[in-house]
Amino acid sequence: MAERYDLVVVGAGPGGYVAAIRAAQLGMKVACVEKRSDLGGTCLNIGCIPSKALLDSSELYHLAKERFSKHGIKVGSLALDVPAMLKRKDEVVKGLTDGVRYLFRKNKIEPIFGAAKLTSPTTLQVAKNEGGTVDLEAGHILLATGSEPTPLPFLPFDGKTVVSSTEALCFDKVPEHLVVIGGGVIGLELGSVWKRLGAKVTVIEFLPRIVPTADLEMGALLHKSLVKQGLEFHLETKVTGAKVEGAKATVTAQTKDGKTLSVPCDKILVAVGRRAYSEGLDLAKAGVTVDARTGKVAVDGRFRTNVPTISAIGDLIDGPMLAHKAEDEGVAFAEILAGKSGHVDYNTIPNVVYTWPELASVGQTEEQLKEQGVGYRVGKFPFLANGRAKAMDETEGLVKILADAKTDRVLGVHILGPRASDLISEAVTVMEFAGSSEDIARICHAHPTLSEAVREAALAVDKRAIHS
Ligand SMILES: Cc1cc2nc3c(=O)[nH]c(=O)nc-3n(C[C@H](O)[C@H](O)[C@H](O)COP(=O)(O)OP(=O)(O)OC[C@H]3O[C@@H](n4cnc5c(N)ncnc54)[C@H](O)[C@@H]3O)c2cc1C
Ligand SMILES: NC(=O)c1ccc[n+]([C@@H]2O[C@H](COP(=O)([O-])OP(=O)(O)OC[C@H]3O[C@@H](n4cnc5c(N)ncnc54)[C@H](O)[C@@H]3O)[C@@H](O)[C@H]2O)c1
Repeated sequence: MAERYDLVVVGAGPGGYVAAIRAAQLGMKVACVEKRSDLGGTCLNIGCIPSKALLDSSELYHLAKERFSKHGIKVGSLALDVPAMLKRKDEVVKGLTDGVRYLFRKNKIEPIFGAAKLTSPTTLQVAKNEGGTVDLEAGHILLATGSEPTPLPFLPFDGKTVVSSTEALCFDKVPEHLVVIGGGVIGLELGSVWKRLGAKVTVIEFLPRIVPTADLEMGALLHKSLVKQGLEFHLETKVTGAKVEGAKATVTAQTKDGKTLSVPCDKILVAVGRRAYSEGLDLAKAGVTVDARTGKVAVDGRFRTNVPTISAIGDLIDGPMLAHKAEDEGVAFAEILAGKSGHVDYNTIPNVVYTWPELASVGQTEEQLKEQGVGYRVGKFPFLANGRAKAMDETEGLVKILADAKTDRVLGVHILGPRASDLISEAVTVMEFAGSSEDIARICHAHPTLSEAVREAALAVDKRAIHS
């Protein structure tokens, strides 16, 4: 007989595991099926966490090599131990994935390790990793199976020379020349890691700009900074093919003026986006409709698919493919299922590119406001004029605030600078409370902190910044 649960979650990424925990907190009997051997999904195992561990390690190496001397610190001869760096990254990942196991135990959630497929709108079969199958029956099923890297049709991943982010998090030595196809967030973050560790890095981007969805001015500033750091860019350039011979490869591409570019390298990171993942779920068996082009599962405002007993969240559905978006959807879904009023405010989901300087943003870009014909005022403040940034020797970048011309309501905030990822939270909070730039300007900010640059940018909206 099939074991019966109030909720069966498929996928233990930040969407699935958070939904499972919230549902258990609300009194439901919950199982979570995961086909990896660890919990935490893409984010904890091969995404957010290992990439940030390597970004932090490589930044420390870069600081020791290039910047410590300015602070009066001499380090003698500096050496890089890539295996030790990878081991630390793996330990960080293990600590966090084990942490999710602990949270499951604490909340009495049953983890089931294996691949799930739907057998009806309320039943599933799991092919267990340890062998054999188990049948499950659920009052409700939540699909949180995430996404996978998109390959280029003419350049399939081989896992060695032509790789996705998963393998680029594990190179056992620094590549001589890493070609990155795609100047989006993965390309820039992992390109930065290997550049800082000594690789030559060439980014080939199809569009005329990197990070295409970012505020144009801020994206251009990040581009300039990365060029200064030694990354090479070919924009408006279309990769047409690659020849792989053993551990060497040559990427060919066509520039916008029709010239052929030929780039010899030893690794090719294809980072041209991710696509929703529902392979093997047998969605058709339960009657769940999928968008044939995007692979995404369509849901209503309450995360329900076209089948009332089946819901979906995270990378598998529409919206930004971000861990915190998936988590918030997980909580909202569980609360709605429990009869509460769960809600996600899609206008205030922050977005961060963890390069150095970091690029963080929330809300509208200047280009979006222009396109919508919304009147706005801009306030900017450079980190060069911020005391703490000077003390840190981290003066690159600026804070840019866009406020409604009539009401002063904050419509968008974009920060390029040190720890922009942490600074953006203040902007998210103010926007969540429908606050104005004057609200930010009136809040007392500790001195000396980087956050004072946010206040000064808010003052600058009204042309009354104090320190610039
Ligand atoms: C290199 C990289 C860096 C990233 N960095 C960030 C970052 O810094 N910040 C950020 O917000 N986002 C980041 N992301 C994106 C983030 O990882 C995703 O948005 C997030 O993981 C989506 O969560 P999810 O729960 O929807 O799916 P996932 O995390 O993808 O989890 C889905 C899980 O479902 C499992 N699964 C799939 N099918 C089945 C099945 N049939 N049966 C059982 N289990 C199944 C999979 O094994 C997987 O573990 C990064 C992504 C990558 C690749
Ligand atoms: N810090 C973070 O939050 C973080 C980090 C990593 C990944 N992610 C998530 O993972 C997703 C996937 O990341 P990604 O970097 O692969 O995608 P992306 O959408 O961020 O960037 C892809 C880039 O590739 C370019 N491109 C597309 N086709 C191309 C081609 N044929 N040739 C050259 N360039 C091409 C696009 O114009 C774009 O600039 C992101 O959308 C994001 O949601 C988030």
